[in-house]
Amino acid sequence: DTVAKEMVYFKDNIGPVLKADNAETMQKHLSELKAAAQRSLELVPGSLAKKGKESAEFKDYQQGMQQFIAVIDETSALAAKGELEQAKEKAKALLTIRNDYHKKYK
Ligand code: HEM
Repeated sequence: DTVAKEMVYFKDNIGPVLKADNAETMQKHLSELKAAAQRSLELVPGSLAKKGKESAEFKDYQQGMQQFIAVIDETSALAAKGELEQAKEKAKALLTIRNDYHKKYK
């Protein structure tokens, strides 16, 4: 398995999260996104293959992924309360995290 393969799940699920018109649909896509992020946590991106798992860069990549998972959980908690608009607002932070870490390691 590779980070690039997992990213397909990120790509397929972020849109449906951001435009969900009910909490159940949002939760379904959030949980697929979270599962992919959890698998990605232990995978080394191509750009860090030579640096390896003990490198500061890989630990920083993992920190980004943890931050991403934390925002998924916060989004999910809002959706569970039926606060769909706030949940969508929160989910926009996922794009900011993506942009930051793509700049560094993609
Ligand atoms: C909604 C969020 C995200 C989307 C839609 C997304 C999408 C993508 C896509 C389409 C690729 C190209 C895959 C390919 O080469 O075939 C990619 C690569 C990559 N993404 Fe993401 N991404 C997201 C979040 C993140 C986050 C949070 C991180 C890190 C903390 C990350 C790290 C990377 C890395 C390292 C690559 C290069 C993989 C490699 O070539 O080994 N992405 N992403």
